[in-house]
Amino acid sequence: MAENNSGLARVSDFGTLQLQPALCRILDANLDRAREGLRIIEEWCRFGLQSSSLAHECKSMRQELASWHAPELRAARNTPEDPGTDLSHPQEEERSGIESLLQANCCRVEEALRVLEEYGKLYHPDMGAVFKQMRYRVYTLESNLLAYRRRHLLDQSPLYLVTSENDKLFAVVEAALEGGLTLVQYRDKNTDDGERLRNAEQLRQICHNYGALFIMNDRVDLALAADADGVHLGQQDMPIAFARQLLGPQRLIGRSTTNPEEMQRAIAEGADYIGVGPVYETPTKPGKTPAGLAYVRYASEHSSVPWFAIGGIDMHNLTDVLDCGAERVAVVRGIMDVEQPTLVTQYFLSQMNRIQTLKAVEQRNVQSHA
Ligand SMILES: Cc1ncc(COP(=O)(O)OP(=O)(O)O)c(N)n1
Ligand SMILES: Cc1nc(C(=O)O)sc1CCOP(=O)(O)O
Ligand SMILES: [Mg+2]
Repeated sequence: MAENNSGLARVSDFGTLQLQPALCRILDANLDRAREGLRIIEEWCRFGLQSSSLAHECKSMRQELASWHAPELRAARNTPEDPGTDLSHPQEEERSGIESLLQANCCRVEEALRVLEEYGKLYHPDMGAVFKQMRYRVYTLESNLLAYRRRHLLDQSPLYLVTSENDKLFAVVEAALEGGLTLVQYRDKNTDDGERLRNAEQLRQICHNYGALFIMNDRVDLALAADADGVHLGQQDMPIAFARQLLGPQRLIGRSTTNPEEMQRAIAEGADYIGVGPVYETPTKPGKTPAGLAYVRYASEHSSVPWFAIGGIDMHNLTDVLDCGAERVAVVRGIMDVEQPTLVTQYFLSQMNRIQTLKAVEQRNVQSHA
């Protein structure tokens, strides 16, 4: 605090301008606004994402803001006569999920910093540059936050729904999200691009309303156009390096693999997750030779990125796949073609959770007897 305040100069020192109460109020209000917004973001970084580096970055900016909050600025506050205290936008009253809450607060901090940058120039010779630099730090924080959140959510998703062409596409996806699903891929091979993009945008919105990730199958261009969280690429699709150039570091890239060599290559190329399959023969991918449970076992011992067993998995064979070490599965018919997608999703998730808990207990017992 002393460091910045020691350099404080009266506006009148620089020329004819007076240190007006209005200027002090603007600075006071925006220092508060920026700190409050950062605090809201920090809480999520700390308790939601459990990222000490992101939480630390928020805290460091809050402390820097506090050091500029001189007593004379606080003294200028006049809340009862401020006509802006009961102005609120309807969007402030409703947030569709964490995503929009974080985005709104990043925006709020960036706006406040921009105000501090402009009006601060009338108050202190360093203030403009300091808050400009801080605004860029917030832009970086915002994109790191999004990237971190996507990878965190991916990591926390045991079940992946890959859609099929279905008259009730939106209703089925929403029903599965109701059941706790957090990861959806839009897979559609026959619809024209315009309709596919409209479907993708609607699915992305539905997924984000539930705090779930939305991935586009095959097409990097449509993933970008629909603002998807990522893309899923098969061995015949675009190379990962090109997709990364187009999508940037924040979006997720998944890759299908059928054998150890494809797995190692996908990981080396920077895939965020991989598909492991087909585990069983499946009419959804006719003619594709199953890789079988042996490849699931291989993945459980060798994959350093999240991986999803896929192909012919349903409620009846789920435990066989989990017993071979799978912690995540992807399904098409297993959810798209059932009568009660919500219940089936809940069943998948509870079975996976139950088996993971059993495995953890077993591991703890082995460790305590070693
Ligand atoms: C999670 C997941 N794994 C594998 C695939 C298959 O992708 P690909 O080999 O490109 O085949 P298509 O799905 O495009 O027919 C997937 N989509 N998702
Ligand atoms: C889309 C897809 N990819 C596979 C792979 O092995 O890469 S298997 C598959 C289809 C999975 O469908 P279902 O759950 O209906 O069997
Ligand atoms: Mg593909």
